[in-house]
Amino acid sequence: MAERGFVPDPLNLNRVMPAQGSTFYEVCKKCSPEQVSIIYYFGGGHMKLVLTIAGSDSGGGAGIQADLKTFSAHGVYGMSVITSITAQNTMGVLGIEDVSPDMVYLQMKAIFEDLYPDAVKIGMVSNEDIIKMIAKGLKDYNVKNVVLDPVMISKSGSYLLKPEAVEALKKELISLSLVVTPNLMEAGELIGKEIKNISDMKEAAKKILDFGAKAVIVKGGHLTGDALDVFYDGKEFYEITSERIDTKNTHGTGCTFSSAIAANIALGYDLVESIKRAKAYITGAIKHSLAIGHGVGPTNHFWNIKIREV
Ligand SMILES: Nc1ncnc2c1ncn2[C@@H]1O[C@H](COP(=O)(O)OP(=O)(O)O)[C@@H](O)[C@H]1O
Ligand SMILES: Cc1ncc(COP(=O)(O)OP(=O)(O)O)c(N)n1
Repeated sequence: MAERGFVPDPLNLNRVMPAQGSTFYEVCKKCSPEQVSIIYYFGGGHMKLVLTIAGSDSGGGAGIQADLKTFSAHGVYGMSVITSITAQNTMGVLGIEDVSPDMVYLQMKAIFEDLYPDAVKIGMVSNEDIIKMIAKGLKDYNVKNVVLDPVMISKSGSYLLKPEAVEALKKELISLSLVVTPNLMEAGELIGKEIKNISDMKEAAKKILDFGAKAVIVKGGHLTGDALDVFYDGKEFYEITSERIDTKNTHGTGCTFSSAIAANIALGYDLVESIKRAKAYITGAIKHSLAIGHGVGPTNHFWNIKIREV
């Protein structure tokens, strides 16, 4: 039975599509993460808009490419401001070329003066001048709902943020963010202390909140045991946990997680619910990750959408 305003998928896939001309748009709230869970709205004007400000990963597993795939997998309209171009694959980063700060601002202007986003994710920001320009753009256009992933070093060990720009990231961007999503190493860099366990993660979340963010989630992807992340909003700590999946193919996990948070915020979920939904999404994307390339393969952004099987 089709839900009101929806018709069965004409390709006979295990998903539901909106009836032509329907004004209803929703991502399925009843579906478990293991189910095919996206309902697409193809009518005009009601799609939520989400922007990523980040670097390009030529290999498609992280950065802008991962973010846009994640947005599509959530049924939101994705847009991008590219800060830096990386020549990158599953084995590593071959080179990095930064976009000029003026061009970063111009991309922001183009978007904010026409396609104002419902949420913004920030990833690789590379250097101090770009960081300052992004902060200016966020202030000039009064941007809210910012999810800041303070990307510093790739899994393959390349600096994606110049070490001398960490202070600028702290000073300029954290206070403009709704939530900051550091991994263990990034949280450690931000507070100047190595993070080794849950108690350190809680301490780091508190200190990063003091830099001006409204909330912080310290990701425990690089610990052992369950994949446990610590969320703090100044009032309460939440431990958000999933099973740890035994795979080497985890390229782009942080990018994908933060983009999924932004997509869920745009869809209207509150922050805690957005994080829980993003956690379910990244867990599935890792569980179904792709053994492609010769190194650390990417997560599977479309694991929850049934595509025609041939
Ligand atoms: N092997 C894994 N199994 C399950 N979840 C994981 C695994 N690795 C990372 N995660 C989860 O993926 C998200 C991204 O975390 P992490 O990999 O630490 O980020 P980053 O890519 O920034 O280093 C977090 O929710 C983390 O708990
Ligand atoms: C262009 C670009 N941006 C960010 C990253 C880091 O992404 P992350 O999700 O932390 O994944 P890993 O690099 O740790 O696999 C990147 N690599 N490239």
